[in-house]
Amino acid sequence: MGEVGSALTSAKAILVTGGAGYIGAHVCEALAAAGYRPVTYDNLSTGRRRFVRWGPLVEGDVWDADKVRHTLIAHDISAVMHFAGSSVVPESVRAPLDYYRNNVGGLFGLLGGMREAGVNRLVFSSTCAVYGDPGDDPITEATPLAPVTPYGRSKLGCEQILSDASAAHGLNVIALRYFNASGASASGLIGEDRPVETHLIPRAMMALRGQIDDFAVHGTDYPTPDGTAVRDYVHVGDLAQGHLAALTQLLGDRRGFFACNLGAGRGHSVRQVLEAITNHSGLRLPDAAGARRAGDPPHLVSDITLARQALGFAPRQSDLPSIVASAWAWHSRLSAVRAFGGAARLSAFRTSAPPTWALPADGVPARHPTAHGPALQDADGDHADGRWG
Ligand SMILES: NC(=O)c1ccc[n+]([C@@H]2O[C@H](COP(=O)([O-])OP(=O)(O)OC[C@H]3O[C@@H](n4cnc5c(N)ncnc54)[C@H](O)[C@@H]3O)[C@@H](O)[C@H]2O)c1
Ligand SMILES: O=c1ccn([C@@H]2O[C@H](COP(=O)(O)OP(=O)(O)O[C@H]3O[C@H](CO)[C@H](O)[C@H](O)[C@H]3O)[C@@H](O)[C@H]2O)c(=O)[nH]1
Repeated sequence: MGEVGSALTSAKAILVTGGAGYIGAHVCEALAAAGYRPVTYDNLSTGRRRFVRWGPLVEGDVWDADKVRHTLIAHDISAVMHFAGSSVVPESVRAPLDYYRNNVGGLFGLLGGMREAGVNRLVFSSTCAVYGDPGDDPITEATPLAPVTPYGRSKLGCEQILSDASAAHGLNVIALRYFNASGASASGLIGEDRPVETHLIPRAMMALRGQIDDFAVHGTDYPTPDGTAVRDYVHVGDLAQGHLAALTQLLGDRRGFFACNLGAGRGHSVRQVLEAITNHSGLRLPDAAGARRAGDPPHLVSDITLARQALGFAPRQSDLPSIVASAWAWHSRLSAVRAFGGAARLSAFRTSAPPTWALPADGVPARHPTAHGPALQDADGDHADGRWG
């Protein structure tokens, strides 16, 4: 972190929409470790201000094309990683228009700003939900795209828009279809901490700590070996490395639209996850069988052959014990911090230095060369050759 000040002027800047969220923040941490300068663009609807630690935060909506354009130019951005969006499957069933608006409408705003600013490289957060409920595992990229929820359909719509924009306008895109992101950073600084938590692992850990009292296993009558739904849990740190590999390709010679799975390549049932949590913590949840949740397929497990071949993707931390151990460590810190009287005290558990940069109100670093005027070209021609057709 001591290097951050000097890196401000030399490192390639990457716009991370949704960088205050769970996956986006982990990718920002990995970007900084790899020598990039992550610039978070986030409306903080589900993200956390304190998760933005490895570069500046610009508060804004991705629908706001003018603000996106201004941010891209002001920060001399080389590529965009687009995490911002709404991603809770059952919520999308209840409020589909909100999901189309934020995910598809948000993408239009982002693309409008990128086109105006001449930035043409994008890593897109897609999802295994684009495959719907295919029945057979493992899921390859040749599995038919047949989403069964508004969330999945909104993400597939985004992929199709990006593919068309790539063919017509020279936009270069890698869409990464994640399976179930899980676990937390070894730094102890970031992990799952949404205002309303719906995901299995954090909810089970919150229930064990007495922080929620409505935990249930959603469905025990699925056609799976133990009757509970099977998912492919992939460590968020492995996902972050997959994003770095995708970015490297886009900054190199990767052109056009490319989509691939990112998962662990193996599945675990809800009961197996709960058992792993018990093995790690020594604590067991009371049996709480509940009804199926709207929109949940019985089993989703990835084939990651294409990601291995195309991106060199190699999950290293995505075994269930490692995922559970890192998530448990994170929730232990979070609980202790809250017991001490406020999440702001998370810095007490910091394992590395706080951010060394400071920004004026508009989020533009004053000493940045492009801070006070448009810069559609730079020394290495990033924006010059980034112009859309
Ligand atoms: N968590 C998973 O298992 C998973 C799986 C597959 C795909 N994804 C996708 O990955 C991305 C990130 O997921 P996450 O789990 O980190 O979610 P998250 O809710 O933790 O993060 C999303 C971030 O985007 C921000 N945001 C939302 N709408 C915005 C808008 N209109 N403008 C600006 N910022 C906005 C939020 O404030 C938040 O910081 C999402 O696009 C999601 O669909 C997640
Ligand atoms: O309290 C809970 C929470 C979840 N579950 C079950 O645990 C499994 C995993 O659920 P999560 O909510 O953790 O994850 P999802 O599989 O629903 O969602 C993940 O995959 C989706 C695609 O299918 C989206 O991409 C989404 O963003 C991503 O988190 C599901 O069978 C769910 O019903 C429970 O039994 N109890």
